[in-house]
Order: sequence, then structure tokens, then C-alpha cells
Amino acid sequence: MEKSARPRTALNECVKVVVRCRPLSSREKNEGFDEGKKREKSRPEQKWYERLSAKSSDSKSGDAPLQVVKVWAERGAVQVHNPKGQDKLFTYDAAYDCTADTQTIYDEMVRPLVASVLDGFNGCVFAYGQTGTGKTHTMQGTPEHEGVVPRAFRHIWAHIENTASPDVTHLVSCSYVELYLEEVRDLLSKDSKKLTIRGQELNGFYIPEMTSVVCKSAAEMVRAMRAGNRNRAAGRTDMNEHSSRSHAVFLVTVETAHRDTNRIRVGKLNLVDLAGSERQRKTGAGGERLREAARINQALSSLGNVISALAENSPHVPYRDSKLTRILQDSLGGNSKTIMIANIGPACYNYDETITTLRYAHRAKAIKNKPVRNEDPKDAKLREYQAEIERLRTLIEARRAHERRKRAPRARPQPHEPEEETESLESEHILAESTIEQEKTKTEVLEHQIKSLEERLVQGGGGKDLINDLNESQIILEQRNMEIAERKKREVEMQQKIDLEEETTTIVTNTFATLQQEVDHKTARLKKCLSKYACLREEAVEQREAHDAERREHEALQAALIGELRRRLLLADSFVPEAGRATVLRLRYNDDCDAWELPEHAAEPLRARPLAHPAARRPAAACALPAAAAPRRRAHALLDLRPLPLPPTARRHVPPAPPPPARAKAVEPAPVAVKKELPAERRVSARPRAPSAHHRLGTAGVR
Ligand SMILES: Nc1ncnc2c1ncn2[C@@H]1O[C@H](COP(=O)(O)OP(=O)(O)OP(=O)(O)O)[C@@H](O)[C@H]1O
Repeated sequence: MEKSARPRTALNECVKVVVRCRPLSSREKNEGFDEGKKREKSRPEQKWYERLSAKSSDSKSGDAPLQVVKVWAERGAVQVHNPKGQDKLFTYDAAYDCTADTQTIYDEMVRPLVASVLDGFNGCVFAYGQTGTGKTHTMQGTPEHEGVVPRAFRHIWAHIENTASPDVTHLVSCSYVELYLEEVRDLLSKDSKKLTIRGQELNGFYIPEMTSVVCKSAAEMVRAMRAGNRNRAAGRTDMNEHSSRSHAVFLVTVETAHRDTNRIRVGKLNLVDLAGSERQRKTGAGGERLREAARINQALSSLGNVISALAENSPHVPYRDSKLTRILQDSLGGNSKTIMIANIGPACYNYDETITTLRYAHRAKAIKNKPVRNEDPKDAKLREYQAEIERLRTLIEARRAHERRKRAPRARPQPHEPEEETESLESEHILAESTIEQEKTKTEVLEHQIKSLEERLVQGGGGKDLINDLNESQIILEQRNMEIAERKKREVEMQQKIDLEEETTTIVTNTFATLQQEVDHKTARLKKCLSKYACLREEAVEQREAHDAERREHEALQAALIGELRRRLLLADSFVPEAGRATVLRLRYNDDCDAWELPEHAAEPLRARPLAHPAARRPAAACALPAAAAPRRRAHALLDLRPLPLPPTARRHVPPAPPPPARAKAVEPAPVAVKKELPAERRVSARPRAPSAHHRLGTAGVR
């Protein structure tokens, strides 16, 4: 992710939100009727199951009651059965049920976005949702069902082939990174090296050192994606056989140069497959999986906070809270056109998670981005390559001219000329020949360099003639699909408008014959309003409960992390030598460099408290007196206000003395050994010690 220039003027464009509901998995179908599993569920879930089972016997349909989600594709709405009250209804830009395939989602929603990227805009598609709801299935797909990412590759290359002409040059490059345990890793480098996010909140963040692979076809990009996927962290949980344990970002950069206008457009497409939120109770995660889950949930919670802050137009957006939100800064509230695909599962077992996902997705609809076309940005590689090719060409020209001058016919030695002169002319000739040879080799090297640079660029020679019939008909078909998708989108929007206006117009258009009619009508409206009010109150209670649950989870996580921190600090106290501990405590973490640093001008902490000199009239630090030991430092004149370590409150455990043999008992009484041990212990605690890491944690107010 290269740093790009900030846009000057931009039109606001809302984040588009799409919901996709996957089919019930075979496991969910079986689990619904498994009495053993039902008993394991928490009480509210069990009640829900019981209610549904009752309904199921009424409806006589096997698995229908297990599903709580109903998708109204033509309205872009999702309805969720509420076990405690009224059903919930959310509307989005589009909604797809389990029968919809990725092709439809791509044609209707993603295709226009990729077209904008080819026109020089930034674009982002990210899949969000609970674990096992089909984010990877949507983004990457399977060999049988191609996902959004490979479809975008094919779309990009179909466009490049279609617009091939000698006046248009393209450069396509891709990068692939993952965020695993809050570390950014390069998936396209052999050793998956760790990367650093640089930049400031105001100017946007970027990753300067990530590998960028120049590609010449869609197949090459798919190969790069697969190579990256092999390096990506994945693992098994109770909810997903192949669960992604990291957030992955595939970045495609398309640069297009038009010779006639001499302008370069750079479009960047971020394709993000997030790891899913998960509850330890359901995934059965432990050990390393639990650590991963904690980090995944933490990053997703930061993402949720960013979405909420942007939706509420809050003056502060906490992008800095996690690396994920830093990476996605431009996509959320910045210079980008963005699509959020919210993946949900239909099972009642996941009711809470589905509602949470739908709420965040609904909030994301209010986020306004400011996309602008990126024209002639400073970091365009195409311009760099073109300049380099131009420079090499001039160099070759200069060399050739030099060569020609050297080859110019020289005066032949005349018979009457002296022999020495003839010899010198001949040696000069040989020297010139060898220089020409050397120059020739250098020119060849330069020509080779030009060729390799030109190979990276895609430049069409024959325009439309190059495209075979199949490709052309495919493009026509895609255009038709896009038109159909556009019409469908308009239909959904109109349907949503009609639904909204239907309610308001009924009041206006209604004319009442009698007063009683008006009273009845108004009573009905009042009842409707009251039920809406009850619904909202219920939602507020639910949100508070969800918030409380989330807080409890965070508290448990925090307690676990503090426990871990204490253990590590204890280890540091026990094993880091006292001499080096003061230095260790001064280390500060630098977010930008992703490393621990020793601040340059930080005062060195005092190893011991300064004592008043016994000979001085006024109290003064012993080290401040001239007699004090040299060398003196400025830091020595500072007063150390940190509390001294408290003496230990527990006595050191003294192993009980082995029962003495009957005869020795009278000679060596046991209590003496305990008495001897105590003063020695006190002496240790009274000695001025370097501040311990553990002690610092205590004074920092961490409970
Ligand atoms: N629309 C769908 N149609 C059919 N099967 C699906 C669909 N969506 C998901 N699945 C199946 O559900 C399972 C889980 O999907 P996937 O791995 O994509 O979930 P995920 O959201 O990426 O999970 P995680 O966050 O744990 O990585 C897979 O076996 C996948 O094939």
C-alpha cells in the first residue's frame, strides 16, 4: 500500500452494504435435533430451541424452524425472527439468500466498483461476519465456485485486452498481506517477513516495504493469490474446518497511461477477507487458537468502533486502535469506493451473532467516503518505468554516437613515415577496437534492461483486432449483465422507497366519512406507534445486554492478559539482571517503527535514592555536593518520587527441618534456624533496589 496524495475535492459516496446468507450447514441441520447438544446450550438458547421445535411440529417441515433468517432479495431486506418479541427487519443496498451465487453478487455489486478502479479510483471490497458464515467462500471461492477476487482479476484483464492500443499502456501489480496476532506479514515474500505500517492518521497509513509483483495476466494473479494463501494462517475450530486465523488484504494496483493526454491514472483495489468474530464457548478454542481469537475479536471490535464513530459523525475516529483499522482507514471514511459484504448464517443457534453483524452492517451504510480519481500521483510506478526507459535509450544513443566516432577511418600509415609512428598508430587502432567492443557489451546490457522494463508494461498494438471472437462476445455478455444488474438495483431502491412512502401517504390520502372512522384510524396508528416504541425499547435493552456481554468478555480477556503480563514481568524481575533493568524500564514502544526504542533524551532513572550529605547545613543530595563521586549527571539532581518497593508481606517458606534422630534432638533445637533466616531476609528488602518491573505495574494502577 503505497502512500498516495490526498484528494483536494471529492463528492461524498456512501459505503454500499450487501448481505449474503449462506445455506444451513449439514452440521447445523443435525445439531438442531440432537437432544444431547440442546442440553449443552445456555438457557435462553434452549428456550428458543424449544419454541422452534414446537413450531416445527406445527409446520411439519423438517429444518425450516432452524432458520431464523428470511431474505427479501427484491427489497434488499433481511428479516430475523426474534425469540423474545417482534421480528427484526433491516434494509441494505442488496440482500442475497442461500440460492444466490457469487457470479450474481459480482455482476450486480462488485463489477461497477472494479470498473471505477480501472478508471483511476480506489476501491475496497471487504467481507465481514461471524466465523464460518462464508467470507472466504465469497472472496476467494472454491475451484467450482469462483470467488469475488479471481473474478475481479478476470474483469481487469478483459478490460485491458479490450482497450489495447499503442497509445495506452497498463501496469498491473499486486501485493498480499495478512494481519496475524496484530503483526502485518507479507504473504508474497518467501519468509513471510513482518511489515510496518507507516504514516499519520491525517495523511493516511501505508505499508512501504511489502512485496509488489508485476503481473501480465489474470492467471498470474491467481497464482500469486494461491501462493499467498499457502502462507496464510488457518486452523480448525468447532465452527469451521478451515477457519482463517488472520485478516487478509489483497491489493491490486492498476496504472494506465494515455499517450495523447500524457496522464497516468492509478486505481487501487483492496480485497479484504476478514477473520470471523467468534465466541470461545462455540468454537472450543484453547491455547494458541484462543490467543488468535482474542486478537481477531479485538481488531474486529476496533473496526466496529470505527464504523460507529463514522456513522455518528463523531469528531474523533479511533483508527489508531488497531492495525486493521489503520489499514482500512482510506476504505472507511476516506478516498475510496467501498462495498461491505456482511456474511450471516441462517441458524437460530447463531441468532445473537447474526443480529450483531446486521446491526454493524446497517450502521456502515451511513459512512460517507470521498472518492477522487487518482491522476498523476507521485508514486506511479509507470511514470518511473517510462522515465527509466527514456534515460536508458538516451544513454544507448550516446554510446552509439561515441562508437561511430571511434570507428571513423583513421589515416593509414604512409610508407615514407617512420616505423615508430606506424607502430603507435596500430596500437591506437587496437585500443579503439577493444573500447568499441566494451561499449557494445554495455549497450547490449542497457538494451536488455529496457526490454525487461518494457515487458512489465502491457501495451496493445492492434486494438480490437487482437481480441478473438470469444473474448468479444464475453465482453458484450458482461455489459448486458451489468445493465440488468443496474436495473435490478434501481428496482430494489424503488421498492424500498415505495415501502417507506406507503406508510406516510396513507394518512395524507385518507379521507374520513365519519368521526368514528377517523378515531378508529388514529387508534390503529397509535397502536402501531406504540408497538414500534416497544420494539425500540426492546432493542435498547438488547443492545445493553449485548454491550454488557461484550464488556464481560473484554474484562475476562483483560484479566487473562494482565495475568500473562504479570507472569512475564515476574520472569523479567527474576531473570533480567538488576544492572540492566533500569534500561529495560525506559524502553518505549514506537508504533511507527513497530519496535522498542530507548528514548534519546530520557533521564536515566536513579538506581538509589539520593541521601542528604551528613556534613551539609541544608539538606542536599549527596551526589550534588562537590565531594560526591564523579561523573555527575543531570538526572542525579532530580528527586525520585517513585515509592520504594514495599517489604514483602509474606515470609519466605522455610522447609520444615527433617525430624532429628532421637539422640541429636537435645543438641540442636529447630527454632534457632528460623530465627537466623528472618534478619537475612529483612536485609535484602531494606537494600535500595532498582525499580522492579512488577512494582512499576503495581504503581501504574493496573489491578
Ligand atoms: N454461500 C455458500 N454456499 C455454500 N456453502 C457455503 C456458502 N458460504 C459458505 N459456505 C461453506 O461454509 C463453510 C465455511 O465457509 P468459510 O470458510 O468461507 O467461512 P468464513 O466466514 O471464511 O470463516 P472464518 O471466519 O472462520 O474463516 C465452508 O465449508 C463453505 O464452503
